[in-house]
Amino acid sequence: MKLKVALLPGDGIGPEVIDEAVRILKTIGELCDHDFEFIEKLIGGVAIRDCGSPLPVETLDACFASDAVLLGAVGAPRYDDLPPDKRPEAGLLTLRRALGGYANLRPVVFYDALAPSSPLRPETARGADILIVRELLGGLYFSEPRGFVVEAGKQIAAYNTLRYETYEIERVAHIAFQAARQRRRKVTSVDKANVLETSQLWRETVTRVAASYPEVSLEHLYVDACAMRLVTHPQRFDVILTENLFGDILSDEAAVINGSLGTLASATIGGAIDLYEPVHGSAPDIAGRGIANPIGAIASAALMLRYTAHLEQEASDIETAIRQVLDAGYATPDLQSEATRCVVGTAEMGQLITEALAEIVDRRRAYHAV
Ligand SMILES: NC(=O)C1=CN([C@@H]2O[C@H](COP(=O)(O)OP(=O)(O)OC[C@H]3O[C@@H](n4cnc5c(N)ncnc54)[C@H](O)[C@@H]3O)[C@@H](O)[C@H]2O)C=CC1
Ligand SMILES: CC(C)CC(=O)C(=O)O
Ligand SMILES: [Mg+2]
Repeated sequence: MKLKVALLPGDGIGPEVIDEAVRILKTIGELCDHDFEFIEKLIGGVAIRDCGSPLPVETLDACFASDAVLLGAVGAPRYDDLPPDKRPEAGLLTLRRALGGYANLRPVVFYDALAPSSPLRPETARGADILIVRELLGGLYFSEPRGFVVEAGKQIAAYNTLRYETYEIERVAHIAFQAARQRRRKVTSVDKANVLETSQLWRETVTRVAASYPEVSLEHLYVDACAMRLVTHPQRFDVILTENLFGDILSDEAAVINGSLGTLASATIGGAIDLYEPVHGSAPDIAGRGIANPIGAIASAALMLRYTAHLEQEASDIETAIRQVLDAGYATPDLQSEATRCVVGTAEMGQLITEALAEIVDRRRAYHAV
């Protein structure tokens, strides 16, 4: 299999975790005879610094010339005072819109080895296996008009628009129901239909789409109640379908099931080019120290093999390797608990997962050879 990947490491811990994802991809490429080609480009704060734009044209061109994009994170405190459309985050939002992927899949799977790292009781967290399907191109992050109201040179107000077109809800709902069909056949659609017109449209539209999937059960939940149940009863969820802002917030909250945002991966599908990125941001508080957890980025690379390259065996081998390394008691500092046998840094964690992966692949080869 030949796969051309545009790498956009970005800011803060982005480059640190992407290095480890690339290490895994190169290893699986060599082990399984796949031809993975990488082209690295700038995005975010580093792109503002070097090119004056958070998303240079050259970066976008490289993405469109690739089969998939693997992104680290964007954002840095020195750019926090820039207007929203000039910030590093604007580069990511523009990229998402340009690539066209509207369904952001964020799997949240509990790792048994992380029970002591989770603030949740083990009996609450154990067995949690959720797929958050977040609408990624609409809602508050993209709707117009937006802006500041300035009077006499002074900002006196600011506004954003929350708008959803029916087709935007329909297409992401289909992705959620199709995913649920392959899982435990339950969709929880999350909205705020007791207050917002957009949520009323969301609810009506999702209910209509659900009629095409009679084998999947549908429930509706208000976002505030969902936020609470996500940490009191995470096992009750299968697929959570929700709009852009709610999905952004709920997925960070779901990270506490495993104890760290560093473990969560994402895949954005439905557009011209698929985009893969860990759920976390650039984590300026730990950047440059070699301690960031690379599991979210490595698991994002696994999702890329699953969804874009259709290499299911390779994707699940990477996921098994992650689980084995955690089971063996290794943890980056964010996951450290009394059960940790050895605290490791970013590169060491990447190396351990790579070694576990090589063993898994070798073992299967030996099994099939006899
Ligand atoms: N997709 C993206 O590029 C995103 C970018 N951001 C940007 O990142 C910057 C920092 O935002 P924050 O709110 O601090 O969110 P963040 O996700 O960067 O960090 C939140 C907390 O989680 C920890 N954390 C995150 N990833 C980790 C990892 N891999 N290993 C260990 N610990 C990890 C951080 O140290 C921090 O304490 C901002 O500029 C923000 O706009 C935030 C979220 C997503
Ligand atoms: C533009 C990003 C900073 C939004 C975000 O937090 C995310 O997509 O998870
Ligand atoms: Mg977020």
